[in-house]
Amino acid sequence: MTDHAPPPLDPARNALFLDFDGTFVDFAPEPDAIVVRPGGRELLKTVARRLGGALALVTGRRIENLDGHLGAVGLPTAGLHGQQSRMAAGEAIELRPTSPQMEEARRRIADAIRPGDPIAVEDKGGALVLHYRRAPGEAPRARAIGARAVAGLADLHAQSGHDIVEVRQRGIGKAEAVRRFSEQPPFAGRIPVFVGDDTTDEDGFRAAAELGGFGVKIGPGETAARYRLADVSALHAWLAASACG
Ligand SMILES: O=P(O)(O)OC[C@H]1O[C@H](O[C@H]2O[C@H](CO)[C@@H](O)[C@H](O)[C@H]2O)[C@H](O)[C@@H](O)[C@@H]1O
Repeated sequence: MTDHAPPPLDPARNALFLDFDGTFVDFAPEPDAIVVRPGGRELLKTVARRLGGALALVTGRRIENLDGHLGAVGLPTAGLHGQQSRMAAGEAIELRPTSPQMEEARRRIADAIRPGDPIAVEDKGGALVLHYRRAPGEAPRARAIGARAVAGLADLHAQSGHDIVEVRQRGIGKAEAVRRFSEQPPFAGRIPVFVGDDTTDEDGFRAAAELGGFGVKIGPGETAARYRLADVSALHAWLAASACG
């Protein structure tokens, strides 16, 4: 891994896998308070066209939630870190089944976090997120609650991210999402580039490298990505350069 900026995308050869929060949009105090930058939706559509359609969003959000923020962009998307997927706007969303153990984790979290708690709970159905962006001092408690929520539940694990602890299902991740898309047109035969900022994106970086491509990490921190961009603004500038080149 270096701190070098990535080369511009090669429209004839690359496929792009793009994370959302902290990568394409800046963080906000709450999940639905994020703002898509002016021109952001058009930029996505332009880059997707340049790549012959080989641009997928790979996010921890539900696809329905992402659609609410991106409107009619309608790109191929993996949601819930790969538990959901869809190739194009309007197509049915495929959902891999959620372990029944998620219900027990939900009960444990509800026992630990009561209304008014500084830690907020985001229930995404297939995953549960403990948010402490508004109360950074609660990070250790959020990690402890996450660990207790999955204790003894073999199908689940708790993973820390940017001001969150997420209770997720094992065997589902961004690497699988990259591999699945890469088997199908228009992604098949293209060199994958995965761009992301958080712990769950590390799987995506590794999968892209295994398939002959590379990762681009947004922001600081140890990473398996080969390249780095400083922040969301730098990502938008790189996408714009790739779209025009
Ligand atoms: O895979 P991503 O698209 O990066 O999604 C990861 C998580 O993103 C969201 O949380 C993050 O963004 C919030 C809004 O800016 C912020 O408040 C939070 O601190 C961040 O961690 C989303 O709410 C989660 O469900 C996603 O898993």
